[in-house]
Amino acid sequence: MSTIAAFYGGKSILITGATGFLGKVLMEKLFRTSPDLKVIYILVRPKAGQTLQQRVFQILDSKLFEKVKEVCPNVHEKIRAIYADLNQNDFAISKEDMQELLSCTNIIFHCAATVRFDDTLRHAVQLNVTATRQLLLMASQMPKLEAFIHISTAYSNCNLKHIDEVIYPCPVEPKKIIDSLEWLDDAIIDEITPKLIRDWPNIYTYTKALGEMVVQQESRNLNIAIIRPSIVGATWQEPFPGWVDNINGPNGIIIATGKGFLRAIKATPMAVADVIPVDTVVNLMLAVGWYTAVHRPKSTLVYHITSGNMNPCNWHKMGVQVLATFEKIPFERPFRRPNANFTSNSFTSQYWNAVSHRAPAIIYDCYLRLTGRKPRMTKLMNRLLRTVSMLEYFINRSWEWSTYNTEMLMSELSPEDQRG
Ligand SMILES: CCCCCCCCCCCCCCCCCCCC(=O)SCCNC(=O)CCNC(=O)[C@H](O)C(C)(C)COP(=O)(O)OP(=O)(O)OC[C@H]1O[C@@H](n2cnc3c(N)ncnc32)[C@H](O)[C@@H]1OP(=O)(O)O
Ligand SMILES: NC(=O)C1=CN([C@@H]2O[C@H](COP(=O)(O)OP(=O)(O)OC[C@H]3O[C@@H](n4cnc5c(N)ncnc54)[C@H](OP(=O)(O)O)[C@@H]3O)[C@@H](O)[C@H]2O)C=CC1
Repeated sequence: MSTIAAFYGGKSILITGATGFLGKVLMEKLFRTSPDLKVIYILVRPKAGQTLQQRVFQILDSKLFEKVKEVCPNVHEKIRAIYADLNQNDFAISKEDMQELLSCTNIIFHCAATVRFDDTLRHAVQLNVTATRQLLLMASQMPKLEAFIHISTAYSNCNLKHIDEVIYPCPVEPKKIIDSLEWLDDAIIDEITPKLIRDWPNIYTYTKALGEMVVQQESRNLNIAIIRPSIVGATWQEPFPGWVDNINGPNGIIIATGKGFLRAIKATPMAVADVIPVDTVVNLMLAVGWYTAVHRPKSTLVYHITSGNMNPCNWHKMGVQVLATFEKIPFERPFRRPNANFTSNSFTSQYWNAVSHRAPAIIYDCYLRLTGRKPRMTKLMNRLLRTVSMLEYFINRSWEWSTYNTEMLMSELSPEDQRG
């Protein structure tokens, strides 16, 4: 067993966001490589009519956890779903559950967040800032806590071209924003948001930056690390290649391309496509948890997990690969044959949006009406184009992220752990 896997043996681990994309892969890796861990506490809320238990069973019964069942047959006994809603200031956790969390937790992985680019400032601050603050307060009351690992994003300071592994100050103190949101009404918040977020492209990246400042300000005597992944894509190797369960980031765009909905996207073809496989991110998270607990660095270290300076790719190459893949393995019943291009300027992009996206959608909806069916293509196309417009900021720029801390950590690992 590797040093890192052995470290998690017997540990009580708290994961927030365990029902999310990153959280599921983290849980799977822990159960598969450290089956003798004591317990994984997950903060879960009921969703889409499912109870906590139903959500947990659905996750454990999924293809992602097939290997876990072989090496950890009693996985159901080692996972403890605790009702929590991070929208509530005290997470609405029961007294008994809170007592157990405070007295038993050894490691915290804080993955929960709202990752929506179009969330309201109030909701994003509640989840990405206030909830982080609340969790840090809980952590400061955990006598057995060895490490608190906060998951941020490599884009939390995307208003800078070169980003170091440091926590950058935000223009406004998080506490001031939290206090203001308590009495400002939504209309005023909507009005001041563009001025507040300044040169951040959206509320998501802005509130992730605020969350990092809160980690720095409220770290007390905690042993904390921050991890900043870039664009997290499907699994590369573990537990099997190509697993993804959402339409965020590139996933939705790739699907839309494969279905023939998307024919043109405004991007800078040679800009760095900094996509990192989710299993690679999770490997670093576990390594950081181990290093932080065992070596106890004197300050909060920030780790970038990005591909740009280790294995650079660009959007042109990614586009070629995506189209080649759909040539080999096409979707069933695509809307059109996949054939997409990057456009470089706004006028061309608007032209192709009209000619290749909106017009065909309108024609197809007329056909649906004529054949007695409900029109749906125009609505879908509008949603897709809105999504693309929100992602354009990130595919028309490149960033440089220093990775000194991540490289330092890699050098501390055994050869087995370096292989992940
Ligand atoms: C020329 C060849 C091209 C080939 C392709 C090349 C690749 C191009 C790649 C593009 C690059 C993208 C760069 C991303 C950069 C991200 C940088 C930051 C990274 C991070 O730190 S976090 C990343 C995660 N966040 C995001 O990606 C954005 C999150 N998404 C959003 O904010 C919203 O989706 C968005 C964009 C505002 C659109 O919202 P909306 O229109 O409301 O759509 P919904 O998201 O609500 O969903 C629509 C529809 O889909 C269903 N849905 C939503 N989520 C899921 C899911 N996880 N699984 C399955 N289904 C989902 C949802 O229920 C909706 O259906 P309804 O029936 O309910 O309407
Ligand atoms: N995906 C990416 O490309 C990247 C992600 N990250 C960061 O990684 C982390 C995880 O992201 P990802 O897994 O993609 O996000 P997901 O949206 O897949 O998961 C978000 C998680 O947070 C939970 N959550 C949200 N709101 C609440 C709430 N009110 N109460 C309790 N739980 C809640 C969700 O629970 P529920 O299932 O109930 O909604 C879910 O488990 C985030 O911090 C994100 O910023 C960083 C860089 C890139």
